[in-house]
Amino acid sequence: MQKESLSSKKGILLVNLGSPRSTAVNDVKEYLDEFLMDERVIDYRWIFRALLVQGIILKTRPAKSAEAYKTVWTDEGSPLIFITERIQKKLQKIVDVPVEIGMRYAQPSIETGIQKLVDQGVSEIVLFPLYPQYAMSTTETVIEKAEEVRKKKFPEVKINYIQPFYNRDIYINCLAESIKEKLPENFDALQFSYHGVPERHIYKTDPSKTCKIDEANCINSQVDTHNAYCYRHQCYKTTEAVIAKMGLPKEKTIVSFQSRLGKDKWIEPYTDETLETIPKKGVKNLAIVCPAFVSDCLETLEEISVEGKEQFQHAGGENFHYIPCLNDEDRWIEVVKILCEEKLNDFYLV
Ligand SMILES: C=CC1=C(C)c2cc3[nH]c(cc4nc(cc5[nH]c(cc1n2)c(C)c5CCC(=O)O)C(CCC(=O)O)=C4C)c(C)c3C=C
Ligand SMILES: [Fe+2]
Ligand SMILES: [Fe+2]
Repeated sequence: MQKESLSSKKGILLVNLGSPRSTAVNDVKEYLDEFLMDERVIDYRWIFRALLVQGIILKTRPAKSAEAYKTVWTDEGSPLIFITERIQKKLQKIVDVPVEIGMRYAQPSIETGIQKLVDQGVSEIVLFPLYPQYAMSTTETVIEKAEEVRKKKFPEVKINYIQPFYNRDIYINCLAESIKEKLPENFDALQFSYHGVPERHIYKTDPSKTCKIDEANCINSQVDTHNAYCYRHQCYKTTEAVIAKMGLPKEKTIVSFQSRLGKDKWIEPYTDETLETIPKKGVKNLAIVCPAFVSDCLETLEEISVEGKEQFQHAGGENFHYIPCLNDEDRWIEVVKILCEEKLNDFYLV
């Protein structure tokens, strides 16, 4: 144990995706510009990304997205932001180091979060990307951004990153208990709808270059070098572990991927297509949960709870039961605390 580590002050930064400042079309446009110009989200060469994002997407999408945001916005603002703030406040009550939040896109930024910690004398930060599963567009982009900010503005600060936790027992138990508590008495199927990613992202992050995005590779295999970075694998493994914990048969569950954007092939099966076909296969009463998100947001409250419900009922489905994310549930805050404390202790091991 180094003396310096013991005397330096530690802190926690919780990082989530971020939301527009308001539902005004210009604010949504500014947010989408920063988000979609991230090379780990739309991974084309800069010139092609700029042509697609600024030349096409930003011409029409901001107005449409602003309307969607209006349906989930509350007096407290964006659900994603105020829920992350609630997690921060609850965590702050049970840990003895400062806790701040930062968003990958828009405000409060990662830089703002680090600055707030530094202003409190912190020089060693545990940064928690609030994504259970690894992807270029989740954990990787958060770490890249934080390192860029650290090197430029806070070279004296050390950051320890919490890795994806989709396979941690404490998280699986917490998610399983949370879902179990919210399940309706009668349901024909429980659907796990994860945010999608383009297939290309899975190929790009596979160090072994062996994943064929099929059942043998992503679903039935165990964690290995390729799966350490395979988002699709990690989503299936999350589901497998949760349903085993819940004692739910596999036949009663569905896995799907939502929120496609653009013309590329995204990982399948697609949530919207699934919702339109399952009623004809006898699923009339559906429960649905979105475990790629730890906090409710536009993609869960609007795309699933509102649009998804309409798609399902239009196709002949009857009862659609949306199961909220972990949000600021006490059992989840306990998990966040344990994961942060493990990394806080790592500083002593250097
Ligand atoms: C949970 C993990 C997420 C992954 C993986 C992800 C990938 C990804 N997203 C887009 C495009 C959009 N996503 C949008 C909203 C959004 N995405 C996530 C999370 C993941 N995205 C969240 C939590 C949210 C909601 C934010 C909020 O304010 O509530 C949007 C904006 C809304 C819209 O216009 O539909 C876009 C666009 C891509 C292209 C991508 C992977 C390449
Ligand atoms: Fe997204
Ligand atoms: Fe895979």
